Amino acid sequence: MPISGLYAITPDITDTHKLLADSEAALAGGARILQYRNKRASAEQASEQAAALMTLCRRYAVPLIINDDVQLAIQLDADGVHLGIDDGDIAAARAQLGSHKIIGASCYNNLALAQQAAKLGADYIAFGACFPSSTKPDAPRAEAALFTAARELKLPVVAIGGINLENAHKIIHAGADAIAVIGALWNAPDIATQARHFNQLFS
Ligand SMILES: Cc1ncc(COP(=O)(O)OP(=O)(O)O)c(N)n1
Ligand SMILES: Cc1ncsc1CCOP(=O)(O)O
Ligand SMILES: [Mg+2]
Repeated sequence: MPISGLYAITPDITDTHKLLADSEAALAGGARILQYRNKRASAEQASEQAAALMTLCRRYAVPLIINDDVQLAIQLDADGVHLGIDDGDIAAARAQLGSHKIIGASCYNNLALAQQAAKLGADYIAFGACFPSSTKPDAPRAEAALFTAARELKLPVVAIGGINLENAHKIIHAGADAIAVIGALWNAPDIATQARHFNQLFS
């Protein structure tokens, strides 16, 4: 199952050199999945940054997931896409991407949404924010018990939102297969070491 361990999500970086250097550090530290998420990039910059990350991820044999944008994922032959409730239909994305690509679905704090996403063919579901997130302060809060309840879906479950080295164990213990991290990974003084520490929580 490719969706487990540390799921690194890129921050809104304009400097592509820094994005690549920091992403390489995260991959060298053992991040198991990388998501390209840049809410501030133009379409042109997003295409250029995601293409560069594709080359990097191929070198590390790590899947690259594109946030929000099915067309960009198709254009790059990326490994998959992550869709929130306003990012388009899961079934339509599946029809466009084919059966071999990964589709992740945000389910916030809502088990019914996760059941529906599973029926529509999502490959993993994500709940969060698990803890207060400075990246997305208005994200709804998901309780740890949701991760235990979601085991019934028999799909990998990703936790997101405010996760750091101190609180991650609570959510992993509750049943999360992977933890998606932005701030506590990319703001660390040594990203590779930080990634290693996150991954060690799963062993
Ligand atoms: C792994 C993962 N989980 C949740 C999200 C959030 O998606 P969404 O709700 O669409 O919000 P934005 O990321 O688009 O702001 C995610 N990107 N990845
Ligand atoms: C995209 C997203 N969705 C819910 S919380 C969040 C932000 C996660 O970033 P951080 O790990 O910095 O809290
Ligand atoms: Mg989205």
